[in-house]
Amino acid sequence: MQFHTIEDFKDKLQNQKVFVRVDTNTTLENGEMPLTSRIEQALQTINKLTGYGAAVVVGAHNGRSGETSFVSLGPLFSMLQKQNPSVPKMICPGNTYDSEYEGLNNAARDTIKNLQSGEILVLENLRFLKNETAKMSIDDFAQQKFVLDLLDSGVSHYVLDGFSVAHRAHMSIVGFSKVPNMAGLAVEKELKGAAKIKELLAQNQTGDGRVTFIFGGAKIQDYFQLMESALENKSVSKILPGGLFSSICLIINGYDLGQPSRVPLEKKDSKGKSTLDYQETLQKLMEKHPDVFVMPEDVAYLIDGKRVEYAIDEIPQEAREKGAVLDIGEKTILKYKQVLQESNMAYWKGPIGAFDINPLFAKGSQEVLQLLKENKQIFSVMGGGDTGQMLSKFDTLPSELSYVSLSGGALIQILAGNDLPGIAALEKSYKAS
Ligand SMILES: Nc1ncnc2c1ncn2[C@@H]1O[C@H](COP(=O)(O)OP(=O)(O)OP(=O)(O)O)[C@@H](O)[C@H]1O
Ligand SMILES: O=C(O)[C@H](O)COP(=O)(O)O
Repeated sequence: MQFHTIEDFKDKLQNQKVFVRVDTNTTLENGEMPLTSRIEQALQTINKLTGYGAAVVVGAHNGRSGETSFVSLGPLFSMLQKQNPSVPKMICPGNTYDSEYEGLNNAARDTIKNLQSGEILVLENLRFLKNETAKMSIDDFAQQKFVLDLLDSGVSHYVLDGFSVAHRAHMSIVGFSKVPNMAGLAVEKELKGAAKIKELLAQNQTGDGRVTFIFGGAKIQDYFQLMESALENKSVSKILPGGLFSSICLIINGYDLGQPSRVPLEKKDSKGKSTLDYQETLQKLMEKHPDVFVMPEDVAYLIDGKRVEYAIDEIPQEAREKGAVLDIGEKTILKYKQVLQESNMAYWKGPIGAFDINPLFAKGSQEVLQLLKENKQIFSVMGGGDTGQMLSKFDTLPSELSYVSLSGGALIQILAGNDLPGIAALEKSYKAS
């Protein structure tokens, strides 16, 4: 994998205008944008660029059209500004786009033209643009008004910093083929982390290691590509289900958890698919690899504001009707911990229980996290956009684990052996230089 880094261009960036695509995408907390590790990471790359004398235009997105997180980036700008009081001038001219949302408006164009070394302009949410997420070839993206407007305003270099969005072939990720592309600090760091994880997955294939995946949270669709490839090439030994993934595994094994537990499984995502839609695919994988999937033995229900645990074959009808499964139970926690003690690597994505709905359901995640913090023989990896917030809720520093990735889907895809469009664009630019 060969691409340019910012260091390669450090002597050429003085007074140059650089467009940097960061990924600060986050779930809002009570309607507000929290200060996240992704924002702190993006700031490091921005500071490096201004440190080399560049004028920096920052592009980011938040949410997807139709979601509550699909908001203006004014709050991001305020946070960057607050975190970076030494910046001589940081500008956020409100909406930076034209009335058709195809390119920049006059104010934004003029601001970029006049942007001086060390100054920073933060663009509005890139996904407000009509063609940011359109299905288009790389060459067509390079002709879009937004890209041309930036180049006409003097942007001479492009930096991809948002590794966590590099799996999307979007305009701001792959559309800047006309100028030199560089990897930002987040891309460099995450690729190193991914390479270490891949090394450990390869050791599992040869029987020299023992890799465990812990898959929790609500977005189970993210797991399939990696599960399929890792099960096929034997790079995973055990899969510990948590979150909605554990509920669907139990349903596949014939357990009736009750209607309230099925409600989140029936909820459709932005592609119109629910967790239950993956039942058949998952069932096939579980039947083919029964020794890999470790089944929960007990579950924790939320009933009348309390945490009540039941063995999976002893769930009373009343609990099924009145409550919902929000965590794994004590026996399962012990079982999972035993599996982890025998592992040399654990890759964990998504909380095991719904700790954010009710702190009583933090137990599964908290105990697994504690073990990973204590047992330094296990190379412990956590990934996901909201992982940073989960860790801070559990008073854990990223340094207490072996590697904390800021990426969810992008890391999964790279571990599944897929090329990421954003990284491919960096490589193409390197070859062309
Ligand atoms: N047993 C459960 N039942 C219902 N919801 C659950 C359960 N366990 C976890 N959750 C919910 O899963 C959500 C987090 O899942 P998600 O897939 O978004 O995780 P993530 O790793 O933060 O993902 P990403 O970083 O890709 O956004 C939380 O809102 C939590 O309440
Ligand atoms: O948060 C993320 O995982 C990235 O920003 C990608 O977001 P997306 O899944 O909405 O494309």
